Amino acid sequence: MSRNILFLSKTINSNVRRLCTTPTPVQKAEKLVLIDVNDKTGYGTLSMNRLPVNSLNVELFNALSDAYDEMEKNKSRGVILTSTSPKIFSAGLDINDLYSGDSKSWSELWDASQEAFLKIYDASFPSAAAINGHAIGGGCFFSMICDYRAMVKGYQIGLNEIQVGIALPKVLVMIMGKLLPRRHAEISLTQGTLYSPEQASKINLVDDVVVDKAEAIIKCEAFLNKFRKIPMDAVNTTKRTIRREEIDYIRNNKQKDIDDFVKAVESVEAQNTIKMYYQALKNKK
Ligand SMILES: CC/C=C\C/C=C\C/C=C\CC/C=C/CC(=O)SCCNC(=O)CCNC(=O)[C@H](O)C(C)(C)COP(=O)(O)OP(=O)(O)OC[C@H]1O[C@@H](n2cnc3c(N)ncnc32)[C@H](O)[C@@H]1OP(=O)(O)O
Repeated sequence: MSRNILFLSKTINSNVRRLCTTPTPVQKAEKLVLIDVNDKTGYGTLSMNRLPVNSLNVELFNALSDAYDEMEKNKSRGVILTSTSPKIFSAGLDINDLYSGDSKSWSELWDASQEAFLKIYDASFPSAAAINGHAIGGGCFFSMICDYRAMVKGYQIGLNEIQVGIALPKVLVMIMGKLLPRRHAEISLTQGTLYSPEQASKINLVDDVVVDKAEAIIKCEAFLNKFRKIPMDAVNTTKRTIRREEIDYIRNNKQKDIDDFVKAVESVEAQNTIKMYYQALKNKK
């Protein structure tokens, strides 16, 4: 049994239930991303709010895109990306969607993820991730595309897609390859390693390890403050030069990237692994 599945070592029985039920009106009314703008600093705190684990689906991706649009419109000076959950930043792509979808729904999922990716990665203001809990798969990736990461001790972070049977999408490989030293990127991507914050800080996956969410927010604010005396046009031009390869890849190959993702998810091997992974998650408790 893989390390990640061992990591999922309690039992859960309600994923099947989840597939068969519709959300209650209360869940429907909840905003998927809460926005709180600090009038003094001008920073917006965006809290993912798709409980229990902030698994990423079309609606959450769209809510993130909308929140970034709002920040752009209001000429935000910076964003702190975090979560309302007490112990999970984001558990990555919604496994229910990977398990029960079809090529149309997977295309829509990836399309929405590309939009959210571009909004964050190409924003005209810096983003700092206050990683207040586990950040796995897509959750880790969304913290990686911020400009800074502070992570609370006691949780795990990593791109474990390979464990779920999905070949790593190109942009994830490109960005991990740039963030981590080459050897660590290779091992991490091909083995789907999950790291403690202390391990992650040694390989550049997180910048600071903190004791709680409050300290993570303080660190994020301190990072954003560093840009206050630098003209943002100069920062953005420089940042876009650094990030151009990934941004251009998605902008110029949007449909191919969607097709690659759908192909990777719909393969018999991936579907079998997703099914096994899903069952392991379900049988945890
Ligand atoms: C251009 C590209 C741009 C952008 C791309 C962006 C994003 C995409 C990134 C990558 C794409 C490539 C493919 C990615 C695949 C994935 O991301 S697969 C998901 C990977 N994630 C995981 O493996 C995490 C699995 N979950 C866990 O390990 C644990 O649940 C966790 C440690 C998070 C929390 O543990 P614990 O606190 O004990 O809670 P439970 O395990 O009991 O979970 C609570 C309920 O939540 C359900 N759940 C957990 N994870 C997911 C999930 N990912 N999707 C859906 N549901 C999930 C779990 O079943 C429990 O449900 P229940 O209460 O029983 O109903």
